[in-house]
Amino acid sequence: MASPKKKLQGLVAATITPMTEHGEINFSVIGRYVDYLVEEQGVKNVFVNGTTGEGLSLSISERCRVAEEWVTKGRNKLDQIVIHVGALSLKESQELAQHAAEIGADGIAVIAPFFLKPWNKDALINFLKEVAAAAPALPFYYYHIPALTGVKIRAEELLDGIQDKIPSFQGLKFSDTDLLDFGQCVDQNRQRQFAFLFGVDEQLLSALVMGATGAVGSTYNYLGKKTKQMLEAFERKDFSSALSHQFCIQRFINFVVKLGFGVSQTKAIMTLVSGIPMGPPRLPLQKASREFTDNAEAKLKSLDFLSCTDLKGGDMEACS
Ligand SMILES: CC(=O)N[C@@H]([C@@H](O)[C@H](O)[C@H](O)CO)[C@@H](O)CC(=O)C(=O)O
Repeated sequence: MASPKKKLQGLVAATITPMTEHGEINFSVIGRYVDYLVEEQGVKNVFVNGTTGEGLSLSISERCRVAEEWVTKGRNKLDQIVIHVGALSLKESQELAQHAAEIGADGIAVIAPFFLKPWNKDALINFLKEVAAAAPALPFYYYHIPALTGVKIRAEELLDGIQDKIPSFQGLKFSDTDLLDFGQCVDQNRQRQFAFLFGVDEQLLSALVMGATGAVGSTYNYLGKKTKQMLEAFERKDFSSALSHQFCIQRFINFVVKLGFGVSQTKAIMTLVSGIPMGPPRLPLQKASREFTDNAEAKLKSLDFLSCTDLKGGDMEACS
């Protein structure tokens, strides 16, 4: 059975894949990106080639090279590097899983295949099992994101008896707003040492109450420090402060969601906040508009998420 050096917990940044203006991967900034996450955001775990990383829009060889770069640049700096190896083809998924093991990644995660879909639990488990078996020594995480995959098999149902089929199973990355399903995953697996990683950043506090052991998300790239304050307040049972932090984060996410928020916009915000060029997304996604970036910048400044010298006190929103 796979045994991680330590349970994956706390914040995990769903990494962006930096690209040049010509749509090629910009490997040259990944080292800087690692340092930024660790030093400026206090985030030491990453989830590579997932939704935010446009993993499914990359070729297999690009996915391998991105994974290698994160493992190389993250060595002795990051705690855990989990590689998303989900694909529509079982063979490709297995190839990516084997590659992740060969380069020394700390874990692999897999989404449900979403074109020819598994229609029941057994079909999905059979697929996941075959992928996990290609890297049996690596901790395995199921990445539940039904809004994007269209595979609506409840995570609670999937987890029932999963370790009998997949001995390396270590946890769940739950990117859905169904807190009944999430809560039951935790409640029914209390005896097991699974990691329960929540993936809806704007609702993380509710998931912590339900027993989340950590979180994977796009906003931890640039709001990691702020979100850690919420985790710390929750840890010391200062629920009023934890709620203030969550509301503050929600104000930003609510604002950008209304403007239209996704991977392209995440790239634009991260470029703005970190100063590291993340570039445009790959087609079919479209680059975020200048108008979006200007509005997001003003909001970040007003919430004091971005250092600024040009805002007067009256323009700032109270956000403790
Ligand atoms: C649909 C989506 O992209 N969800 C994000 C969230 O972090 C999301 O951006 C955030 O909660 C804002 O809505 C993550 O769950 C995705 C993720 O972890 C990944 O990139 O693999």
